[in-house]
Amino acid sequence: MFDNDMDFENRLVTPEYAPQDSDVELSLRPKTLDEYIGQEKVKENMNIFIQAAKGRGEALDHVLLYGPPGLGKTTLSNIIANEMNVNIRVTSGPAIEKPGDLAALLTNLNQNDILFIDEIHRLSRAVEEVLYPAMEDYALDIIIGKGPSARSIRIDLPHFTLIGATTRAGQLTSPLRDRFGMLQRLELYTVEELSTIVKRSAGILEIPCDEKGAYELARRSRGTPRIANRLLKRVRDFAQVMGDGVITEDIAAIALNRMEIDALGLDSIDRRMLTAIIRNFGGGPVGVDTLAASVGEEAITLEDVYEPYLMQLGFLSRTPRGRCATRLAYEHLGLSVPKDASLPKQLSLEE
Ligand SMILES: Nc1ncnc2c1ncn2[C@@H]1O[C@H](COP(=O)(O)OP(=O)(O)OP(=O)(O)O)[C@@H](O)[C@H]1O
Ligand SMILES: [Mg+2]
Repeated sequence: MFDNDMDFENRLVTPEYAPQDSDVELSLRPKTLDEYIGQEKVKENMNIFIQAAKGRGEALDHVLLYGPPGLGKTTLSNIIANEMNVNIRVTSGPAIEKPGDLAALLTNLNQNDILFIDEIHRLSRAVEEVLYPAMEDYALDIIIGKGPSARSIRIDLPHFTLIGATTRAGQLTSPLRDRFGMLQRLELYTVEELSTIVKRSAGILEIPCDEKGAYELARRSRGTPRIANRLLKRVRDFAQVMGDGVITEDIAAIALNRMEIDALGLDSIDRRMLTAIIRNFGGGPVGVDTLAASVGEEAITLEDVYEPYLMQLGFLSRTPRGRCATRLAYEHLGLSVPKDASLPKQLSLEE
């Protein structure tokens, strides 16, 4: 049922295993750095750190991986564990409710093991404080007793590696961020990289897919491998029913149009968002909360999920006064461009 013992362990320690992490999903996960496509800079750095730590027989320094959802943070963490030849325990910020939960996880690690905390920006303050000495000195400070007789004892921990993953590095407190030795930002993938990922996944799932079909899927996957894999599975159904089972450029285009995913991968929410900026707010600037209310999504979802890709396309700019639709967005939506529409430059505002 499980590929190997490690997957089995992951499941045991992860109460609500994310629905996308089905067995199929696990089979698509690359297991080594070589198989991990794209993210060349991150890969190069990680490779050096891994070789160095292994050479010294030490635990890898703590790593923070950040970037939009679905870019392979979980996958990369498993690869790091695999390349380091150590066990990985998987958990998430909201799952660690009390300091005691974290203490239990930490005391059960072996030397050089990895603790992976997804959504690490959602750790509670009390839990975070236990993490500081654990990361810095490999120690737990535990208070025993109450009132005047209370005393603190220190428990030594094995040297371990914390890998934190987050979509919002900006929301991490600085004491926590500063305790990571490496901060690695994952970027949206290029169409070429996604196309390679689609072909790799198609091979594993035994879905016939030609070169142009893979490219068409890649082009509409918003720079995100998780989306590419999901679209591949949906388009397979269309290829089976409407064609001879092979995913070609035509089949991919027809299927994705039916799913309301346009030629650049924008879906109905992206279009609603851009149209709202243009129609309701004169092209912007409009604050993200106002915009979120007008499209019926949460501001945090717009920021994490929708905006990175729209900004990469140059359709949206973030200015100190709010979001603006650029000239390219008007053109893509087939709307006439006002004379003062902002140019597609990214006045991105660091949050
Ligand atoms: N570099 C890559 N090469 C090949 N496939 C990849 C790569 N990165 C991710 N994938 C595929 O995309 C899927 C999603 O990746 P993963 O679950 O690691 O994303 P994530 O960044 O952890 O997302 P989230 O932030 O939402 O947890 C994986 O199942 C894997 O098949
Ligand atoms: Mg993940």
